Amino acid sequence: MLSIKHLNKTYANGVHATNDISLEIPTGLFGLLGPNGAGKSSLMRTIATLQDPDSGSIHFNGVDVLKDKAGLRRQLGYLPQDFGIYPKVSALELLNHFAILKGVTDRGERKEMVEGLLHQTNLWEARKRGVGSYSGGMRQRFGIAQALLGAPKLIIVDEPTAGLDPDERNRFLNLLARIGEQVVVILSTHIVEDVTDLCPRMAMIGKGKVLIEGEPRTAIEAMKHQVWRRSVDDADLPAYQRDFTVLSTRLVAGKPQINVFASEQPDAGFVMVEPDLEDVYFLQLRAAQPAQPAA
Ligand SMILES: Nc1ncnc2c1ncn2[C@@H]1O[C@H](COP(=O)(O)OP(=O)(O)OP(=O)(O)O)[C@@H](O)[C@H]1O
Repeated sequence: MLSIKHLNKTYANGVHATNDISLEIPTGLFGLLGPNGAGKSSLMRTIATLQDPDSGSIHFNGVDVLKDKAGLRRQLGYLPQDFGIYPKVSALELLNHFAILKGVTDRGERKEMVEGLLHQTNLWEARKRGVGSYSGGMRQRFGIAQALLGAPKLIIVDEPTAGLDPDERNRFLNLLARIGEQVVVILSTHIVEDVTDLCPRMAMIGKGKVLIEGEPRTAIEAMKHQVWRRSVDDADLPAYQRDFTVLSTRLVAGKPQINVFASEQPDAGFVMVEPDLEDVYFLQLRAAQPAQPAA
């Protein structure tokens, strides 16, 4: 269990990147969802002991993370947002090298570990190719392989699916879900489906604050019977946006289709729809916005 309490960090430019964040994160895949700039990377870097908070505490499996950074690092696997090492060296050699850096000195143990990870991440066939020649998805899988060296108990992956095609994204997420059966995996993402499809628990963050935490299912359930949908004319869209809580607008066959949050049918043109996690996400983000001044 990872326990984060009242974490605060204000950068020198005045941005309050983590604003009293408290989270309890159990074993399994935990989705940390938020838009760009919400503070996800700041939080990930703080948990990974790469930057200090101004205040607050983090405990993992009995380790006081901010006091005993080495104690956490021994149990940590981290895939940062920009994992910028793509040399000509083969995946096999590079992984072997990282394993030595992680302190796996026994040759036989290292061989078994490296080969096992190459199989697990489906890179065995490509193990002798330079990592620089890999596709985006293969690079991310390599990134996970290096994060898994030394059998970490806490794995942090920061926006790993951005830029992957649907096939690679699925493959990557399935890999994470399997890993998450035994250890704590924190998946930071701005892609709602990443969380919907796989994470038993999640938190949404916006402007450095936790907006909601828990099971995606429960959050979706709480919006039941309150999400309404209709097509509108372009010209009428501003009025709907003014008069209703419009969660999202998408073009369907060239015409805007809106999802509105309301306890009763807003007008006769609306039909009730089953809410999904995207509706939860947009409602939370809206609630986090400062009130718009009346026009
Ligand atoms: N080292 C820094 N110095 C000053 N401001 C920073 C620093 N790092 C991040 N910020 C600011 O803190 C806020 C949170 O950034 P952070 O990178 O943690 O968000 P994020 O949710 O990970 O977004 P992204 O996906 O865009 O990285 C942003 O306003 C960002 O500009």
